[in-house]
Amino acid sequence: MATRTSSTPKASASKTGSSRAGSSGSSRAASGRGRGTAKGGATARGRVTSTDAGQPWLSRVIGGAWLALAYAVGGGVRRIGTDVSDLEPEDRRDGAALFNLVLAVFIATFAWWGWQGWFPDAVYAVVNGTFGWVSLLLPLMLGVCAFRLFRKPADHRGNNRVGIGFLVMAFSATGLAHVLGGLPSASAGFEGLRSAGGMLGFLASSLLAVVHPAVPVVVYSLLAFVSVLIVTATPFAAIPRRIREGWEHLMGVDLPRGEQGDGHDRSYLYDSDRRAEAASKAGRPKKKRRLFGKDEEQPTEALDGFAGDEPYERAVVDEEDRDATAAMPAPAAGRSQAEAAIEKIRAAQGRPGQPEKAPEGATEAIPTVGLPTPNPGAVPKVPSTPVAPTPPPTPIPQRTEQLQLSGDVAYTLPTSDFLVQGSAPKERTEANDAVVAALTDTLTQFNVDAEVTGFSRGPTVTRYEIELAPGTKVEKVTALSKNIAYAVASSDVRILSPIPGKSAIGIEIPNTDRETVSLGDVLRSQNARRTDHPMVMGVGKDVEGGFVVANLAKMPHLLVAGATGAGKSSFVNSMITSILMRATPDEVRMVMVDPKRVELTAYEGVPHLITPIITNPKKAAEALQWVVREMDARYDDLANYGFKHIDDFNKAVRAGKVIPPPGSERKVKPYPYLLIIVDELADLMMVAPRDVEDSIVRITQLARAAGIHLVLATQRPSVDVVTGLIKANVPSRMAFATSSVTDSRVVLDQPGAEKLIGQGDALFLPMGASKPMRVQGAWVSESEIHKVVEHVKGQLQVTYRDDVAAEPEKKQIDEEIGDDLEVLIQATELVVTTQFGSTSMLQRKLRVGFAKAGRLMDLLESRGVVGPSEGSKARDVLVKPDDLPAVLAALRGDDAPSSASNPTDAALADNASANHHTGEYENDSPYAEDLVARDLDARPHPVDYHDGEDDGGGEDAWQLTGR
Ligand SMILES: Nc1ncnc2c1ncn2[C@@H]1O[C@H](COP(=O)(O)OP(=O)(O)OP(=O)(O)O)[C@@H](O)[C@H]1O
Repeated sequence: MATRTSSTPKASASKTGSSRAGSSGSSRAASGRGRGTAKGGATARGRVTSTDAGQPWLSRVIGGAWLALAYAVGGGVRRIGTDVSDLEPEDRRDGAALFNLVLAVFIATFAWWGWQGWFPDAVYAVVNGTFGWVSLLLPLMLGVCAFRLFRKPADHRGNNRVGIGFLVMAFSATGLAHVLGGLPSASAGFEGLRSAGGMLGFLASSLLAVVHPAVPVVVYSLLAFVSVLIVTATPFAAIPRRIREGWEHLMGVDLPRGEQGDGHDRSYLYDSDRRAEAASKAGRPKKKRRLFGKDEEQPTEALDGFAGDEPYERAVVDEEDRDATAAMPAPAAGRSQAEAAIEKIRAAQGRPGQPEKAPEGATEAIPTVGLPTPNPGAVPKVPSTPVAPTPPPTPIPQRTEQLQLSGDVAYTLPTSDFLVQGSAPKERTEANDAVVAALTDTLTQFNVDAEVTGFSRGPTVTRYEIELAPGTKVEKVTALSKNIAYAVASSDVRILSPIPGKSAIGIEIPNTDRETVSLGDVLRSQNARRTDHPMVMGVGKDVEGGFVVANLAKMPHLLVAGATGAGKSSFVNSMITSILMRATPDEVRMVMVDPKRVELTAYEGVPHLITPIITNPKKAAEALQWVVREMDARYDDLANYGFKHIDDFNKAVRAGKVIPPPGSERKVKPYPYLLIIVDELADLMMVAPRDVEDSIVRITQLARAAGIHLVLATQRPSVDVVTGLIKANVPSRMAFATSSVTDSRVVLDQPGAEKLIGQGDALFLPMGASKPMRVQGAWVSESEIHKVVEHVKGQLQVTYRDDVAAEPEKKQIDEEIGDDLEVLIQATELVVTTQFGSTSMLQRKLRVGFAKAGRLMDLLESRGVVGPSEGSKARDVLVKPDDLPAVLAALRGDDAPSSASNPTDAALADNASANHHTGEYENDSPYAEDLVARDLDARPHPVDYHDGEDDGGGEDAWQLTGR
C-alpha cells in the first residue's frame, strides 16, 4: 500500500513537470522548486532548480518580460470573437505564439511596407533571398500560426498540420515563382533569384525545368493544391462540399447560424477538430446537423419560421462549462488521450486524479484515496467496430411506374432531399477510450480475469465487449454492474450476458456525446433502398451503428410505449413521414387518432387520410368500430374471390383476374393498406374500455390478411391500458424509456426499458424476435415534416370519408318505454348485476306495484335482457354483468353499438356484408369518392411487392433490419 501510494504523486509530479516544461514560467519554476523539497520527487525537481539557478539573471529577466508580454497579447487574442481566455495556464504556448507574431510583423514591415535600415535590409536579404517574392506571403502564414497557438495551443495535431501545410505551400510557391520569374539561372546571381522564387525556388524547379518548363508548373501546382487541402483539413472526398460551402458562404445563402452568429472562428478546424469540439461539449444538445453535406443549425427552422422540438432537448439549462466533460481540464501537452480521458471520468466523479499535495514539511505523501491512476501505457487500444457511413445524399430513384394513380392522376413522391443529412457517425471518441480504461481498471481492481476486447459505438450508447479468461465465471462481471456504473459515472449501464451470437459480455454505456440519427439517412440507407414496399419505415440505428428499417405490414401491429418525453411522438412522426415519403395515397391510407390534439396536427389534410385527424376519444372508439367493419368487408371480398391475403387479391385485381358477378355494377379495385395510428391509447381506454378493447382485439386478430395494421402508442403502459388481450394480439413492441421495471414488463414481457436513457433510446422487439434490439429512434424535425406535408398536399387533395368517425344517429328512446326509462334502467341494473330475473324482487327493491314490475319485466324480455316467463320460476338473465354498460347505453339510445357481438351491431355488420354481395360496396367504400371514377385498366401495373417473398407473411417483421 505504502509503495503504491507514495509512487503515485512522484510519477504524477514528474509528469506534471515535464508537461509543463514547454510552457515554463517563472511562477511555475518557483512552485517546482517548492515541491522539489519533498522527498521522492527530489531528483527531477532538483534538476529543474539547479538549471534555473544556473541561468544568468539577465536572461531570466528577459525571459520573464517576454512571457509577461506574451500573456498580455495572448489574453487579448483569446478574447477576439468567442472568449477562450479560460485556457489552463499550463496549456498555453504564448511565448512561441508571440515569436510567430513578432516574426510576421517584422517580415511585413519590410516586405509589405518597405521599412529600411541596415538591420531590416539584412534580414530582408536573407528572407527574400531564400523565398523570393513568396516572402510576401510569409507574414500571413506566420500570423495564422500565431493566432492558432494563442487560441488553441493544446491542439497539437491541428497546429502541426497547419504548420506542415504552410511549409509545403511556401515550398511549392517558390517552385512556381521560379518558373514564373523566367527560370533565372544561378548566373543571374542573388538579385536575379530574389525577383523569382529565391534560392528555394531555384533548388525546387531548376532541375525539373530541364525536362520541360511545364513539369515544375504541374508538379508544384499540384503540391500547392495539396498544401491548401492540408491547411484547410479537407479530405479529397470533401472537396465538392467545401467548395459548395465556400460558395454559399460567399453568396450569403444558407449561412449556418452557428458559424455566423457566435463569432467562433471554426474556419480552420478540421472535421475531427469539430468533432472533438463537439465532444468537449458533450451532454449539451447538439445544434448542428448536416444539411446535404454542410453543417447547419437545426434544419431551416429559422428560415421556415418553425420552432419545433430539437433533438435531445433538456430541461436543465446550464452553462457549457458546467457539463461534466467540459469542466475537465484540457489534455496537457505530453499526456495521452486515454490518460486525459481517465481524468475526465475522475473529474465527472468529482475526484480528479491529480496527486495529493504533500503538506509542508511532510516526508511522505499522503496515501491517495480511491482508484489508482491506471498506467495509460497499460490501457489497451481496443478495436472498435466500423460504423455504417452516412449514406450519400444521392436521390432515391423515383418509382415512376407506380406514381400514376388510378384516374390518371400523376403523383410525385417527395424527393429524398426533403430530409436532411445527419452528421457523420463517429467510430470512436476520446470518451470511448476513457470508458475502456475505466472498465479495464475496474476488472483489475476486482481481480476478474477478463479484458475489454472491443466496442461498437452506436449513436446513443456504446457496447463494450468483455471476454473472460477460461475458468472465469460470467457472474463475476455481472456482479460488478454497480461498480462499473460507478467507475464510468453513469447510472444507465446495461449488461448483456452474452451478446447474442457472441461469446462475450456486452456492457452498454451511454455516450456522453450522443449523435442524432436523421430519418433522411435511414431512408437513404441501403436497407431502405432495397425495397419499394410502401409500408417500410425508418426506425433508427442499432447499437452497432447499423441502420434499422422495418416493414409495418409484417409487424403486423405495433405497440409503442414509454414514459413521457421518451420519444414516442418523435417515433410516430418518423413513421408517418416515412410513409409519406414512400407511399402514394393509393397504396397506404391512414386513420390518425390524436387525443392529445397537438402531436399529429401537422398531417391534417394529407391525401393519405381517410378521415380528419380524430381528437375526440369517443369518436376514436367509433372509428375503431368502423375499421372492424372495413375489415369484415375486405374479408368478404377475400372469401368471395378465394384469396387468403389482400396482396394476392390486389395482384389479381391488377391483372384483371377479379371479375364481379354478372349483374353487379361494382368495379373492383385494389385495396390500399390501412394504417391506424393511435397516439394515446390510455385516453381511449378511459372513455370506452370495453369497446376499444373489443375492436382492437378483433382488428388485431384478423386484420393482417386484410392489409390493416394498428400502431398503438401510450405513455401509460399499465395493465389497465395495455390489457392482456391487447398485448396478446399486438406482437411487435417498441419500448422507449419506462419509469419502472413493471412498465417495462408490460411492454416487453421483460425488464430493460427502465434502463434506457430516453430521447429516442428504445428497445425494439419485432414479431418473431426473441431478444429486443436496442435502437436510437430516427429524428425528423418539424420543418422537414412541414416540407413533406406541403409537397404531398400539393399533389392531391384529401377526400375524407364522413362516416368513419361520424356521430352515429341518435337512437330514439323506444316509445313503448315512455316515461319509465329511469326505472327500467334501475331494473336492468338490478337484474343483470344479481343475475336474478324475478318480478317480486323488482317490486321489493324498486318499491313499485305488481303491475309496474310485470311491465318492466316484459320490457326487459323484449330487449333481450331476460328470457320468457317460466311460471313461478325466476326468468333466465341473458346479459352478463360485463355487458351491462352497453345494454344501458342502448336503452338510453345515446351510444354507439358496442361491438359486433351486440345484436344491433351484428345487424349493421350483416347489412354491410350484404351490400358487398349485391355490388353496392362501391358507394360504401372509404375510397369511393376519390377512386371510383378512375379507370383501372388505364393504370400501369404496379410493382409486385411480394415477388420473391413469402406471401403468407411468414417472414419476420425485421427482415429488413440490420446493417
Ligand atoms: N429520436 C430522437 N432523437 C433525438 N432526440 C429525440 C428523439 N426522440 C425524442 N427526442 C427528444 O426528446 C424530446 C421528447 O420526445 P417526444 O416528444 O417524442 O416524447 P414523447 O414520448 O412523445 O413524450 P409525450 O408522451 O409527453 O408526448 C424531443 O423534444 C426531443 O428533444
